[in-house]
Amino acid sequence: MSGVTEAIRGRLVVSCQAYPGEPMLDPRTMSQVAQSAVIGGAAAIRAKGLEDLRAIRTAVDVPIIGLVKVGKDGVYITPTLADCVAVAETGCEVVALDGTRRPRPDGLSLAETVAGLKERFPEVLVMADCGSAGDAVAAQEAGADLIGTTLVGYSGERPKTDGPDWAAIDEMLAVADRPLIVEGRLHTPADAAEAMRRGAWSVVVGTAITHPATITRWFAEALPGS
Ligand SMILES: CC(=O)N[C@H](C=O)[C@@H](O)[C@H](O)[C@H](O)COP(=O)(O)O
Repeated sequence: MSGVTEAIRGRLVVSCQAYPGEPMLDPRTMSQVAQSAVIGGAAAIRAKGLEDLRAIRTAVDVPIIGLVKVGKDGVYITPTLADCVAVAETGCEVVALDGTRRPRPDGLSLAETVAGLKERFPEVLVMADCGSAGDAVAAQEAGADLIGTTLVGYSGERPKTDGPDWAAIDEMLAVADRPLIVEGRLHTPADAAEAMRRGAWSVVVGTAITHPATITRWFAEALPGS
């Protein structure tokens, strides 16, 4: 078991991401958000984009789960081997990539992508962002070190539930033979604790901690008459 895997066991990982066109899409801002998350108790940071990753690397000492997003449809989370290598070059301990069974844009299989990355960066761990238990089984066979529930509700296999899709999470936990990280629509501390109670290795929370526009909308829309 790697030191990074042990370091996140039972702990909170905070995803610090801003999206195209948003005011917080700025490496300095994201590194300040990441630093704040570490002060609050994050055991690791998940972040996207090479510039943000480089800035966050210099700002925090905790492990970083890095990714790039290429577009927003289909296979868009670190879709190609070249993307994986570019993310690893920023110094991330973990590279997160699309871990679904969908065809990848560079024509490589997930197993070839994992092997190609590990050939260049043997120490780097691979987190496979999956959308279902079927994906999780395939990602394990492909050599992923960590399985994420990140793409449940986004890959077309499962409907997108308002909160965590506990049925899918339980199915994935049942087939997992390595650390399963619950990520995606954990909106409250109680959700995060419930994921751990069900058997998650660790939890990743993004929007509910680091996306003020969405959090503000939750409050604004909760007011009577809105
Ligand atoms: C589906 C997809 O592209 N998820 C992305 C993966 O990195 C991020 O946009 C999410 O914010 C992250 O997964 C954390 O989830 P939530 O923000 O729901 O806590």
